[in-house]
Amino acid sequence: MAEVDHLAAERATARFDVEEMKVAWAGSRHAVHVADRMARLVASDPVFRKDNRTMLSRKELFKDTLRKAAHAWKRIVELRLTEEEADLLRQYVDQPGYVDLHWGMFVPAIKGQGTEEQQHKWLPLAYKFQIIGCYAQTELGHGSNVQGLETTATFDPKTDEFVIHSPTLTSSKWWPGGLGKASTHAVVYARLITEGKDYGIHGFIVQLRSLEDHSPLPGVTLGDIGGKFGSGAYNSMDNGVLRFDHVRIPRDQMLMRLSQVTREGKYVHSNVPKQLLYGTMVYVRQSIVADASKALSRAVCIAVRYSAVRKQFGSQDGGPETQVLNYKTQQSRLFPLLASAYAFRFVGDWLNWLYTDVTQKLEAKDFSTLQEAHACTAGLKAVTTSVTADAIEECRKLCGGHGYLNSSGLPELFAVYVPACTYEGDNVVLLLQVARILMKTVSQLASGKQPVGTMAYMGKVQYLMQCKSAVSSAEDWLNPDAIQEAFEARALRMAVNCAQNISQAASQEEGFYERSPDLLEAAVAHIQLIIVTKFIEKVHQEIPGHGVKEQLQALCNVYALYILHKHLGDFLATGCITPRQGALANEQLGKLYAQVRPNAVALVDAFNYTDHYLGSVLGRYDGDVYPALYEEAWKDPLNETVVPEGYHEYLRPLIKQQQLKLSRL
Ligand SMILES: CCCCCCCCCCCCCCCCCCCCCCC/C=C/C(=O)SCCNC(=O)CCNC(=O)[C@H](O)C(C)(C)COP(=O)(O)OP(=O)(O)OC[C@H]1O[C@@H](n2cnc3c(N)ncnc32)[C@H](O)[C@@H]1OP(=O)(O)O
Ligand SMILES: Cc1cc2nc3c(=O)[nH]c(=O)nc-3n(C[C@H](O)[C@H](O)[C@H](O)COP(=O)(O)OP(=O)(O)OC[C@H]3O[C@@H](n4cnc5c(N)ncnc54)[C@H](O)[C@@H]3O)c2cc1C
Repeated sequence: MAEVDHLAAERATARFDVEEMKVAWAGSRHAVHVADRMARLVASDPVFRKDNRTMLSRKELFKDTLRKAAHAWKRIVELRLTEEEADLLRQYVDQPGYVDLHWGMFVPAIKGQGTEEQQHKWLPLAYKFQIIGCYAQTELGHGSNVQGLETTATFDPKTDEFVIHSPTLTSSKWWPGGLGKASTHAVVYARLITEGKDYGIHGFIVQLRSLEDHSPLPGVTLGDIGGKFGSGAYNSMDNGVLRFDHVRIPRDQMLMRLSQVTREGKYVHSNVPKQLLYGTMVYVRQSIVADASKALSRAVCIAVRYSAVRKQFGSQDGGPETQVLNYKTQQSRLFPLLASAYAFRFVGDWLNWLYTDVTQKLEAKDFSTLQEAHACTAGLKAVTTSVTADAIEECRKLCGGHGYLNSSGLPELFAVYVPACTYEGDNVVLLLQVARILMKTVSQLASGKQPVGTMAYMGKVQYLMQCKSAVSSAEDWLNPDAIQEAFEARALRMAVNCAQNISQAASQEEGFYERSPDLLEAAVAHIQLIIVTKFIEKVHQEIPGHGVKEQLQALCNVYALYILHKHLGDFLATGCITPRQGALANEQLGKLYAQVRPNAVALVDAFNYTDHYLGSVLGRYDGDVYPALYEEAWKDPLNETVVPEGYHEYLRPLIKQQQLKLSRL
């Protein structure tokens, strides 16, 4: 803990119990305790140091990642950590690497798509790191369009093997994390061909490298795809390229839970939806929503603390200047992001519950909630990652010039985070999936089919298409029912408008194509409704701790009214509210910001992040920013010598030449 707390005065103004807010944020007292222990374990271990990361070369950074992963594994085994503890430790190490894909995609793919026999064979090897796996789906030519992948897996009945082959340049696997240098195995997605027929995309376990000396196996060409955006950041990951030249694998390395190929080469599809092949992506998408709240809360924590420390203008009679956090503009940019961090946290918890529920139903062969799981994971992944990426950049700007320094932590956080808008499904492609499901639901309304789950509100179509908001004062916007109704009416009317426009096109497909920009907006409106609804539901629960519920209530209102203000055009165009009601929402928003202001620093303290995890001189817990900034600058390799390298070659001759010219004048 800090010796001098420069933020003590801020902490003293909080009107709630921060320790209890930590519990609300983490989900339980147990979760706070475990996260705290793991964060401190990582922060106190010199191997996990990361303050020099942006100064390492790519090779050094990659080796550092291997070192950290090996050390983390050693500690996990020594301390006999549980899976929950091990995963938290992985998160606090905070360096993307092959282990993320090994645990996050390779293992889940085998669990979800492998038979019991296959799981028995492969999972123990993976659990003990006797093999390292990655998820090789995307190719040079196709990522979003999974059905367009070109790699082939042709069954050879003579030898009872599949022949894995990359027939074209564009069929080269391209992007899989951990593939470039670390993995020994991959789940490879390829077109299954047997008896001369193409049965589409299936998963296969393929060994890539020798378990003795790590050299590529015969017929396998592979490497890293090269440096990526930003310094440090995602460059710790070995995203790879992979080509197969008629590589043979035994038939039983096809993942056969969903469909099988018999010894004779007959293709048999189990009686399950073929979309279960996409199950690993659905799993990761829900975990990405939880990650969004983590990344966003980190950026917001840095920006709030620094804004409380930073002072500019406003000095009267030689007194102190104004903390930039007191500027209304700073508040109106920052507090919605603070509220969004909490909103994403709670919707992430709910999504995790939904995912678990759907998984249990699938085990019991109940596929009725598959579409709901797909729509919610795809849509929430898209909205939360897009908002978070933009928000991290906004937090950088909120920190002024110092936000641009690597030591602020924000440039690397942005660079490491921004690909989340693309990986695990490009956000636009995912939102169009949501839109497709919305259109299907609207078209079924006429037949009287009652929508369920997060679409249930559409069942109130008669009412929501004509209702008028009853809000007549700014305070009326504090009523959750008023907010809920406005968001439901906006989402439904946007979806119905799209459906009506599409129905006028020559075909459904053409209409969908022509109207896709509007459909994106309708999908976003639907997802924002889900986030608002889940926040309101959270606040309705019993929440212990002095003032905690009140703060969450205020943040919930900030989130909802900020979205309403930002998307006012939607609410007005669909006639859900009047311009006057829109102005009242904005008025209420200003009042809410004033309510949040004295609690702001304590609200980010509740995230319970160590200085190590934050990795920012601006976001330090003690607020002692300036000495830290000053000290950090001297650590730059450029400051290792007073006179820079290159002086004698380039600077001195230049200066001397000019001096000579001058002396001749
Ligand atoms: C430090 C060391 C410590 C050691 C630590 C030890 C830890 C121990 C424990 C740890 C445990 C946990 C660890 C977790 C870690 C997690 C970390 C993860 C890190 C993630 C990094 C990210 C890396 C990135 C990976 C990738 O990007 S993988 C590739 C992703 N690719 C995509 O997402 C492609 C996107 N495209 C698609 O999904 C599809 O092609 C499409 C959906 C766009 C279209 O598909 P298709 O053409 O087939 O379908 P249609 O549009 O025609 O639709 C047909 C119908 O199918 C429905 N549908 C579509 N998709 C789905 C679905 N997924 N589910 C259900 N239904 C689906 C449509 O709705 C259509 O339905 P209809 O016919 O009724 O209309
Ligand atoms: C850091 C990183 C890590 C990754 N890790 C892995 C991994 O481990 N394993 C793996 O298999 N893959 C991985 N990927 C690949 C990733 O999943 C794909 O890049 C992603 O799914 C997007 O596909 P794409 O690259 O084909 O984009 P494209 O689909 O080519 O997108 C290009 C543009 O076209 C637009 N577009 C595409 N289709 C449509 C449409 N139907 N309608 C409207 N617009 C459209 C998109 O919105 C986008 O603007 C990773 C990618 C990155 C960046």
